[in-house]
Amino acid sequence: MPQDELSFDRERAELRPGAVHVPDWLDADAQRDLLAMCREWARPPAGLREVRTPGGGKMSARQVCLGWHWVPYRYTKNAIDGDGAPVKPFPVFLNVLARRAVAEAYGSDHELSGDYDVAVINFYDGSAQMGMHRDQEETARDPVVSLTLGDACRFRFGNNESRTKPYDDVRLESGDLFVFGREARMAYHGVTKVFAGTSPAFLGLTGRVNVTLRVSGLQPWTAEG
Ligand SMILES: O=C(O)CCC(=O)C(=O)O
Ligand SMILES: [Fe+2]
Repeated sequence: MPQDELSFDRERAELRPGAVHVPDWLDADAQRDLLAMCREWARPPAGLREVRTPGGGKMSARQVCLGWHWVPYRYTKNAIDGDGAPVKPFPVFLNVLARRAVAEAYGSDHELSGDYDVAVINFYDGSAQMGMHRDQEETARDPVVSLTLGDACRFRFGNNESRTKPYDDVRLESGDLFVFGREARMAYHGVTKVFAGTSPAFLGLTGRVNVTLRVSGLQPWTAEG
């Protein structure tokens, strides 16, 4: 059995400079609260949708965004590939949470260029995956903060040059934090497998939810003005 399919050895790990895995960062209450909010955010308007790629494909994870709406491969103000409604606002507490996550990963002296202002939230069923890609639509280069809820997955974290080897496979479980910034900010990464049925019973979730928090570097805007 590949090592990432086993759940022991759950130590904090810096895979390479700037890429830090912190197991069990969110406790059960924090996971429940965040999941309850994800369920609200998933509702219309500008709720959960399927994402079509320019090549005519469809991402197997469904997605909802906050702050800025992501479509392959840019940010927009409205859910232009969904119901067209303005994207939901990015709540201030997610900026606080993301900053705590970065301090946890790097120490409190890490400087950010601005506030966290985008959440990309992906819902994976047991057969969903995400291909190797870079998070590169942000103009800022602050660390991406990734939180896992529900089923565990095999997260593939690669190199800055290509989608292929070398890469590390990490098992992300419910409550885990993964931060990638600094030299690892533009690394290719993806989800190669969801371990269906591994979600902790206290969450009442079938599948996996991943919340990524990002600094867009784009000008702030409001739906009203
Ligand atoms: O689901 C994950 O762990 C990764 C998600 C991701 O890479 C993204 O949303 O860009
Ligand atoms: Fe990504």
